[in-house]
Amino acid sequence: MINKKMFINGEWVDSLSKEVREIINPYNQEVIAKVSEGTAQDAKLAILAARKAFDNGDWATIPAYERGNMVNKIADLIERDKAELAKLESLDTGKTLIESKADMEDIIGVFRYFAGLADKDGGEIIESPIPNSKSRVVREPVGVCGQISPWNYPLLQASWKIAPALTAGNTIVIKPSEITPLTTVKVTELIEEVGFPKGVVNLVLGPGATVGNELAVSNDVDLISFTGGIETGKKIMQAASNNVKKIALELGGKNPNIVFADCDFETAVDQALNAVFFHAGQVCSAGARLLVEETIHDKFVEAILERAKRIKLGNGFDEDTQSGPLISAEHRAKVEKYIEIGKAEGANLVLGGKRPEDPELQNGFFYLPTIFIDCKSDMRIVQEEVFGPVLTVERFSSEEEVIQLANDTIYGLAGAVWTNDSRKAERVVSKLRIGTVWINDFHPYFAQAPWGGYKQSGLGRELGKTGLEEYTETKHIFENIAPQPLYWFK
Ligand SMILES: NC(=O)c1ccc[n+]([C@@H]2O[C@H](COP(=O)([O-])OP(=O)(O)OC[C@H]3O[C@@H](n4cnc5c(N)ncnc54)[C@H](O)[C@@H]3O)[C@@H](O)[C@H]2O)c1
Ligand SMILES: C[N+](C)(C)CC=O
Repeated sequence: MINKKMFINGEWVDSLSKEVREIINPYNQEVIAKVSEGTAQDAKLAILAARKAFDNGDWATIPAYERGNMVNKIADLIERDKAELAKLESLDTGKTLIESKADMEDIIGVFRYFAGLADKDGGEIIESPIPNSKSRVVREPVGVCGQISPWNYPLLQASWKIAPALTAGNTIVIKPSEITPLTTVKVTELIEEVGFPKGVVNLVLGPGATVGNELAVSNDVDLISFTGGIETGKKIMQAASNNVKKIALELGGKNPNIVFADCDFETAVDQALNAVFFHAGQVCSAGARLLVEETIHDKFVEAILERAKRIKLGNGFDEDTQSGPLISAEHRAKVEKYIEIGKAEGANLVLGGKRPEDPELQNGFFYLPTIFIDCKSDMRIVQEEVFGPVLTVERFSSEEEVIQLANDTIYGLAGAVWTNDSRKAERVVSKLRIGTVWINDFHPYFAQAPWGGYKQSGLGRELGKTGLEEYTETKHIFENIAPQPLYWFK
């Protein structure tokens, strides 16, 4: 049995309450670990440690090049232990081992990318309009950063926060999802092995409403970075207003996948399946909303159905498994509620809509790939994020119509356009109010390009140069090189 604690001020500690939480494998509900269940009081201690470590300047003021080297060493250790990390991630989330292995490669890339940026911004000289003056702009770390991550890509989403925050010279308190903490704990062990100064990196475990809320509300936290659901994001915004801390929010999506009749049919079908059913649809950028041009609609739906019904659910550690379970009983109940909503709204259920009957899957939180056709834009099943293996299909007849439909949700995270007409693609892409748009592809993301949402999908960006800038304050330094009295007040 794995037993893990929290990391506060350079020490591994139990929760002040001494409570522990059992971590469950969603494939079979077996207990895989016991971890400390933190409290708001534990979060306060972690914030205090991060505050002291920031204010004493040991980390923020070392040469940026050396900070980059330390962040790069985290990547080296993840590389060394990536097999163990991938296994932990699959045990914790139920995702296939091949997915977890790919996540680990992405995570290594994220640490290396930000490490490489550490010493690349030397500030900017401004051409001052005032005679006899010098003007320059420098970027400085924000301070203490609270970081809250979700359960669907536990370490990947944490790495998007930890790597830029440390590179920029901040101190951090990270809180993973209470149901999937294991890889974040393991990477904190690796960070300890690298040898960061005491208090620079702190890990707290436990529920969002107490531990997470403390990070959002605390006067000693300068920035809160959150990835998770929209309703939690709103609570965090409110809590953060307490001391007007900086906020970065990566929230949900209801992402349109737009298929024009002149697409490469076979590729578009194949990727439409991947867009929505990958990781059982538990992906913020899942292509859960398929918009197909009228003239190919029936043929396209038939091809999708034919393949979706053959998706092999199972243990993420089995090589022939294509999709694992949902994360929890609560989450499956939420997905099931949406199926009932869709049926009641008149969407036409043509696949799935129930749990699998396979006896081998009865201990896990499995749900069958599900497809609704004849959907209308104003249905809740089309508008709201289900976060499960559920596809809605709508028809369209013109560019104008599909642009209007695709923009017609509160979200704006990601989406795709499938066509062999590049001018058409550009016209449509330019009108989509979406943070990441793929042309003839679905899902790629990498450390070099910013990630984030328009509208209610979030605030700010992670990854790319912008993802580092989010963790900096901008300071303008003006120097008068020939100071004279003004005699304004004689
Ligand atoms: N935009 C992105 O890049 C991105 C990436 C991954 C997941 N997501 C979104 O995350 C959601 C799924 O994740 P989830 O179910 O873990 O989300 P969630 O909002 O329930 O929880 C996310 C984190 O917030 C914490 N939390 C909960 N209540 C809190 C509170 N009141 N104050 C502070 N922290 C609190 C949780 O403990 C967890 O660590 C989906 O909506 C998905 O789209 C977005
Ligand atoms: C951002 N991404 C796609 C890695 C995970 C979203 O849930």
